[in-house]
Amino acid sequence: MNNPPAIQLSHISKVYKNGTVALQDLNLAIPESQFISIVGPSGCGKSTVLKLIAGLGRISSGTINWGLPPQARKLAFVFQDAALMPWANVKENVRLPLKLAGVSPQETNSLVQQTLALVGLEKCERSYPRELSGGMKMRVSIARALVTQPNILLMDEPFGALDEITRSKLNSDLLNLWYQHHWTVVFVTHNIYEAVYLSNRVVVMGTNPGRIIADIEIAAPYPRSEEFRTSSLYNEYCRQVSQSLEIAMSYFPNVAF
Ligand SMILES: Nc1ncnc2c1ncn2[C@@H]1O[C@H](COP(=O)(O)OP(=O)(O)OP(=O)(O)O)[C@@H](O)[C@H]1O
Repeated sequence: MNNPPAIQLSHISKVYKNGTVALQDLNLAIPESQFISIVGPSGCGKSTVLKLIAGLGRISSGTINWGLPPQARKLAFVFQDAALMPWANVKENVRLPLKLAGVSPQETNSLVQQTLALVGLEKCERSYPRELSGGMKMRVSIARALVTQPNILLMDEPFGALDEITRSKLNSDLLNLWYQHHWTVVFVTHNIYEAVYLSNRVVVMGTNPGRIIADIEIAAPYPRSEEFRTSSLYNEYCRQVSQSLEIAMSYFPNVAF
């Protein structure tokens, strides 16, 4: 994909106040409309990368350059924990970012309806979080991010707590949505199979300090069908990512993945 960079991280280092060097001299160019996944052992700095892109925390050194000017840049963040307001129904949960941004009630209503339909929750708008399955809660969380009409979506292990069947369904649905909207997506996961299925590129990070060990292009066409998941090409990419992860882990054999 030859799109211009949406996000360009150059020589990024991050040292936390307690002296932990989370990232060292990290360089990563993320083209517009690309779906990139970051995998790596626990503690290698994956979330730190996302947070720095989101502007949550100071960069110790290096720069982030953007393809779009600040007024055109719309970022949304999805976390592993759906973090819904338990006292509010689905519609109210999804509406929250628009309410906070002062969007008019009329515009809010139509955006919320459209977004709920996008994630397949139009029939659940009056349900409360306690009445929803884990997968449905995550759909609400994704809807709450999408309702702001972002062009950059940052996702930190969004499906990590879900069972395999739900995860696989959400993977397919997310991919279909991305294929229609072409957001730039930066997706953190521990799951190699998920990363290969979804991504244009899988970036493998190593730890102590966090840095990029491999950057693997997944040169398989979209839309990606279920058949792709059982193809030899898919298996070959999973093998490549797994091998790079083994290299990342071999530096520190006691680090968990
Ligand atoms: N606020 C903080 N203060 C100090 N150290 C931190 C802070 N946040 C993260 N770290 C440290 O920075 C390093 C990178 O953390 P980060 O959460 O980015 O890793 P990760 O790859 O996302 O981990 P995991 O896969 O377990 O979620 C770790 O050593 C972590 O302990």
